[in-house]
Amino acid sequence: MAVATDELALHHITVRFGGLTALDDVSLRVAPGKVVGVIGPNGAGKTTLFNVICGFVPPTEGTLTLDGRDWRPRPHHLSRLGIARTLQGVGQFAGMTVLENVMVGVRGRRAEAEALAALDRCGVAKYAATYPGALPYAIRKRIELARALASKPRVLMLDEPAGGLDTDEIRWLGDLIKEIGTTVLLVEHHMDLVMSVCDEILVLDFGKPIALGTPAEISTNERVTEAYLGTPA
Ligand SMILES: Nc1ncnc2c1ncn2[C@@H]1O[C@H](COP(=O)(O)OP(=O)(O)OP(=O)(O)O)[C@@H](O)[C@H]1O
Repeated sequence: MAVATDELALHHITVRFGGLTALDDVSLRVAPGKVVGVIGPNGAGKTTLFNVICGFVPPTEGTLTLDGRDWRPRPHHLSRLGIARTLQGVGQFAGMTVLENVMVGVRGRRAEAEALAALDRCGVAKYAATYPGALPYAIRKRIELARALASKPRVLMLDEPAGGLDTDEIRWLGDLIKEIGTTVLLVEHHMDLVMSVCDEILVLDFGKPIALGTPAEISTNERVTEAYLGTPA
């Protein structure tokens, strides 16, 4: 029987910043189409893990593979490889319209149509001709998501997409993530969202992987409870 290849995998990744170990022997295999969450207390290494995958931070030790082949990520190759990332904030160019902002990540003659379709999918097409600066934060978060979706990525990396959103917006976001059908890596503090959308969750604590499993397994894991509450479960 053929063994499915992991789309993206980290193998024993360690990152040190001087004397600080931000990631300590982290391995993760992400299968195509799965939604994989990365959680952990502040400073656990979640953003560093994203930065390793994006090529912003080179691992001190360990390797990555893409479709089973050795892979050395470079930020300027991500788009060509079909990997898109949203930012924690809303990071849009103030001097460009919403549509122009979303078109930044899309190439080809159909760029405008793809950008409009992504805005529509995120429920914000009516703001296409608006400048983003004056728009409410939740709308700008949706535009940021549309920007990432417009390039039709095969791997979508979401960095705290629920930050600053209210309950209704988070519910909308959860439905969207479940419908996307693409591989998703999700760094998020909002536990209800993580538990409701993820197939698998990696838990980091001070850079160490302390648990990896389904939401049901993670929610009953004593080491996870201890890391979050600071006391034995
Ligand atoms: N470029 C850097 N230089 C030095 N230390 C860094 C650098 N980037 C991150 N760190 C440190 O590495 C550790 C992990 O940081 P990281 O931002 O990855 O954590 P995080 O889990 O994303 O935290 P948060 O939930 O607060 O965003 C922290 O102690 C942080 O201060």
